[in-house]
Amino acid sequence: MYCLETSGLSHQFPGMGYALQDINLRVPQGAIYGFLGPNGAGKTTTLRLVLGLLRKQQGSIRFFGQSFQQQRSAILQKTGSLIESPSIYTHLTATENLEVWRKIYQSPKSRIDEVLRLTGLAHTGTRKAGRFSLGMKQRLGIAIAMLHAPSLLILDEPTNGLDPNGIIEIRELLKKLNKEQGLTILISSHLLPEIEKLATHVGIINNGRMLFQGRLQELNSYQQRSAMTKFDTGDAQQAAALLAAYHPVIESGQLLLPAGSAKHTAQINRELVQHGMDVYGIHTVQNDLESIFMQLINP
Ligand SMILES: Nc1ncnc2c1ncn2[C@@H]1O[C@H](COP(=O)(O)OP(=O)(O)OP(=O)(O)O)[C@@H](O)[C@H]1O
Repeated sequence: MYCLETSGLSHQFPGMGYALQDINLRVPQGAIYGFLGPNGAGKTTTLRLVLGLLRKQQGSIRFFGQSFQQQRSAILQKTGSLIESPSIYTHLTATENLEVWRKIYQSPKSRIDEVLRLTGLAHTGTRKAGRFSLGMKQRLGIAIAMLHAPSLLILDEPTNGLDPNGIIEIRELLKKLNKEQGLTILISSHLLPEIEKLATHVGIINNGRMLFQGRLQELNSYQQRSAMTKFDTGDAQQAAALLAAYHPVIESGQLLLPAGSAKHTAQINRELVQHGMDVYGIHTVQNDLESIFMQLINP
């Protein structure tokens, strides 16, 4: 079962084209789902729609197998979210902030210490939230989102503006919540390296359309499939003509062929040498995930 599933979700803001078109989000239970896309791709709009913060126009939204439209309040009781900046009272401590929200959520008092511990804020004592670092404020936002013990957490770019240390802290926190608390996490980001280090599943969105969705390994195997072998020869044009059957490409004067087995590479090398060509080097050029991401969003 999917924790969150949308079908044909589309959205249009007044006076502009579709901000989202046919988004079929599938967030499996227990996953850390990285929702990845450049600025303006439609991540926040999608997350606001699924949480009912924007009025849905087209498509359907289901959480835990239930229709959001019909079971909204039961679903929101099981879902925590942090969209854009956390709502924090800067003149209150972490505990006092949590107390405000605890009353709204009607969570047990003991939950405050639990979420403070989980988010690494137990030591903040009488310090006012206004004096917290940005990373601590984000963690307090996550603590608030966790107060009612949700089973799904939806976070919109929680590491935006954080320094590398703050990014690592949030990443480690989310991994811990996923592993130890069994929390399913949907996190949006425009930074692939961040998602790569954290997510089990990835959805890539650009210009309001989903370009890829699947396990992180599938994206990795896509990466392996697109690997090339580069042959350094004296004459790339001549080598390309000779190896036409292998679908060569010439890039910046270099001969590239789709990567194959070691035997396959040896065979190509032999053919070049047998035809009197000098081979100075053979290298595998693996597209990193960054370039795959760029290829997907700029085909
Ligand atoms: N309230 C609004 N009114 C009109 N257009 C909007 C509104 N909110 C978002 N948009 C437009 O919808 C598109 C998607 O924006 P959205 O904020 O969802 O993208 P995003 O992927 O979250 O990007 P970012 O990381 O910059 O927030 C953009 O073209 C944006 O300008």
